[in-house]
Amino acid sequence: MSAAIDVKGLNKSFGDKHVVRDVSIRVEEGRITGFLGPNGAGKTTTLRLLCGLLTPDSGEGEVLGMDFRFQTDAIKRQTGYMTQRFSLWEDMTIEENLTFVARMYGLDDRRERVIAALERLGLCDRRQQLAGALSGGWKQRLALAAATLHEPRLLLLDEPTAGVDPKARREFWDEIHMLADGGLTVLVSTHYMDEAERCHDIGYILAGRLIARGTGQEIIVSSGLFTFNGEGPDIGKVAHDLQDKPGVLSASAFGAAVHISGTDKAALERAIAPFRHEPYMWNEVSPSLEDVFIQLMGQVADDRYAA
Ligand SMILES: Nc1ncnc2c1ncn2[C@@H]1O[C@H](COP(=O)(O)OP(=O)(O)OP(=O)(O)O)[C@@H](O)[C@H]1O
Repeated sequence: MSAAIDVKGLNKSFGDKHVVRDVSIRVEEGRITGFLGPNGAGKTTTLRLLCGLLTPDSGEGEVLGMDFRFQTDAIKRQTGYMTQRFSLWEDMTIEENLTFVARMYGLDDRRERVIAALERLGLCDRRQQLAGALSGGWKQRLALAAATLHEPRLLLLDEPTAGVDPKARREFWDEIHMLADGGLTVLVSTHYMDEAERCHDIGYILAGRLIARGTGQEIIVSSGLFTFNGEGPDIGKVAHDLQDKPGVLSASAFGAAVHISGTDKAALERAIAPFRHEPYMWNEVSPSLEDVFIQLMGQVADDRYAA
């Protein structure tokens, strides 16, 4: 499989703020890669560097087989980009928005393309509605239609479903998978764990560094994390008591259960020992991606990742 993105040693500073630090990333064609990381970690900046919207301070490599530093116009023409905030025209109808975008890209067969996009995304019945009157989910669908109208080879999505309800998010992701099945490469930043799980692979960015990369399962395995699940009475209080125990990286209540994680299994067992009696029940379980990301986020205190 060939790489849609193969970039090494990417750096970017804004003033004295070093926002992207030595990021090297390879993404195969047709893959959906999720970018995760805390607010301000550098996800948006990395996306913008890769598609030529920002100029890197250093770094080399190719995006869509072109030099990502010097062939930015050609890369942009083959890239779709959806920003965090709805950036189309609220006082124009859905159809007018798409027609306008088609004109901006100088596309031929404009009418056919707009109709095809309306049909594909289930927007036909709403074509005369003003974009500003749409719900969050429909706005995102329209933004996706606009970002893919010129049939890009690379699609960059910056938190595309923030504030969108679960059903609309699911439909949005079904569409993303359809597009990837057709060969489109997708990079998507998100804070949602269910969306991370829907990506083919994931990159976790912390303080500008790409500190974990791989499929969800690979990231879980390489974390070296152990997790115990406990059930019993007053689980919220148990979670609270466990939080400060040595070796406990996270302890949270999930419904009637508590989830406790750390890299030192013996320390976890010592922490839960006072609760290892009837009616409590404890099992070792596989860590979730969320457990791993919380552990990774904790590394912000580590000097290696300090800004
Ligand atoms: N044009 C800019 N000028 C100065 N600082 C900037 C600029 N763009 C981003 N930053 C800073 O760079 C850092 C990384 O921002 P970025 O938007 O890439 O993070 P992010 O991981 O996408 O965050 P979020 O999840 O909140 O969207 C932040 O501290 C931000 O304030």
